[in-house]
Amino acid sequence: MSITLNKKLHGENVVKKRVKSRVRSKKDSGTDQEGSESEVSVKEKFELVASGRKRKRIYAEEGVSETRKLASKKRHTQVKSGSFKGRKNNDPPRSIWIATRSEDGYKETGSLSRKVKHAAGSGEPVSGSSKSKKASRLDYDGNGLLKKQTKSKSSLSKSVDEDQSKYVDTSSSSSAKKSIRKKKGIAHSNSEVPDDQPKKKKRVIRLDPYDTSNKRLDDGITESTKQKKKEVEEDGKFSKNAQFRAIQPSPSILSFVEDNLLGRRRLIELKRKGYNIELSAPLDNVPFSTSPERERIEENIFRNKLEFFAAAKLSSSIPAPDIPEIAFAGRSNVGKSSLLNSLTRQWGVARTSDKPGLTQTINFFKLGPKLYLVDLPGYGFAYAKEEVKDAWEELVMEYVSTRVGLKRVCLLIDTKWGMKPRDNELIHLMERSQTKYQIVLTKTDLVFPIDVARRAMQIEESLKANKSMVQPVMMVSSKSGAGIRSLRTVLSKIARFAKI
Ligand SMILES: Nc1nc2c(ncn2[C@@H]2O[C@H](COP(=O)(O)OP(=O)(O)OP(=O)(O)O)[C@@H](O)[C@H]2O)c(=O)[nH]1
Ligand SMILES: [Mg+2]
Repeated sequence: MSITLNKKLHGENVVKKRVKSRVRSKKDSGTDQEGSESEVSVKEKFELVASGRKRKRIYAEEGVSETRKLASKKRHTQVKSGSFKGRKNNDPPRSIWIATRSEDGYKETGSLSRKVKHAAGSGEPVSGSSKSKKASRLDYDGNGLLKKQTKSKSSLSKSVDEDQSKYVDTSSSSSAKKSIRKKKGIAHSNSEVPDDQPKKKKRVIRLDPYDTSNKRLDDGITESTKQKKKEVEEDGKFSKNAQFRAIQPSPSILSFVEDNLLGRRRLIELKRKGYNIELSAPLDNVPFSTSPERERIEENIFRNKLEFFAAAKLSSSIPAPDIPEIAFAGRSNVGKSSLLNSLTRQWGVARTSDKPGLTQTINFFKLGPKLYLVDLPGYGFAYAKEEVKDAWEELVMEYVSTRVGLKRVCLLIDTKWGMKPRDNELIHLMERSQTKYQIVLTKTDLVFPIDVARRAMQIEESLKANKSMVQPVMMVSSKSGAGIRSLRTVLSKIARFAKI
């Protein structure tokens, strides 16, 4: 076997060398070599064709050799007759690759394709070479040579591929394709259905039949809700929220809320109204002011510097009353100290914190020669011991009910939460002691404007019988500055006319 293979390889090499030498000699001499075709036997050609890459060269060679025979015959006759003058346009080209593009060459490739198919199909003749034949016939039109060449090549490759595929297993592949298509079709048809109608996952709640807690809980809930419903129906009562939402504020309160831009507002709204939102408490500034500095306060008394004067932990340590006082009372964290700063526009003089219970002493701040602003400790929830808190409350009660120079108590109420029992206790005390007090709703920027108005209306209605209470209910926000000017106006009147 090895000997025969070696012989074959040797034969191939010999053929290659001969072809190369023939091309070289043609280039060099340019003379005709008639009968050289006989040197390459038909068998060797087929072996070369079977070897793949050499196939094309052989077609060309084959085409050239046969056309060359005709051309050489012509030239012989021309030489003999003395009319030969060299190569003409119609003569076959000397180069192999150019020869494939010639019309004659195509004629031959068409015939050769059949031979190739013989070789590719392991010797079996193939009947499906009509395409290449048609292509070769079309070549005689003389148009689009290259196009047709590719056509013939593609037809060749197609036919070879077809043959190979035939020899592999045509029946099984086609059936397999069909089955795959069928499967795909089924899958596609299946996939379309859920696309249109997305599947809804059903939540299955499995109850443990032996677990009695679920049953008891469910029974309890249903019974309690039913009971509550019955109670509400019988009594005709509404929830606190529903009652609050049912409040209809008076037109004066509504207009006050709108004029002072009270309640939660969008910054864009404040901007449109001309307020500089870059400043702290922007609504306490003059609109459309180009000055980056805070505008001067209209009330003279509040232009004074706010100075810490005294802090009293016990009633004995409270300073003697010499000038009028305005005190700020309310629950812890309601915003007493913040309001002091906001009214005077002197941030940080009275210390503030988000933790309830920061102010634990009665703090006296002097605002000019004629007025004290008094920051009281808060009551209600605070981060302090119960005994300490009781001591504050007692001190506050004593101060509010007995202080001579106290001209007004601003009772601060958080707008969101409204009045609490401790607030009412202080109100009762002030009513008894005939101390003048005014309700000031704080942190209005945290609720809707309508709720600010509702809260004001609610408090006014509930306290309208109280004699010591000064109307109207004031509404402010130390953060946005809303309502601060109005409160300043009210308080400055007290300071102006108050005498001890
Ligand atoms: N959003 C908003 N927050 C405010 C306003 N006023 C005060 N606060 C905040 O509320 C918190 C408590 O403010 P304070 O002024 O310390 O309250 P306080 O009543 O003095 O509290 P105590 O001294 O503990 O009694 C702080 O974090 C303030 O920033 C307001 O008008 N709007
Ligand atoms: Mg405080």
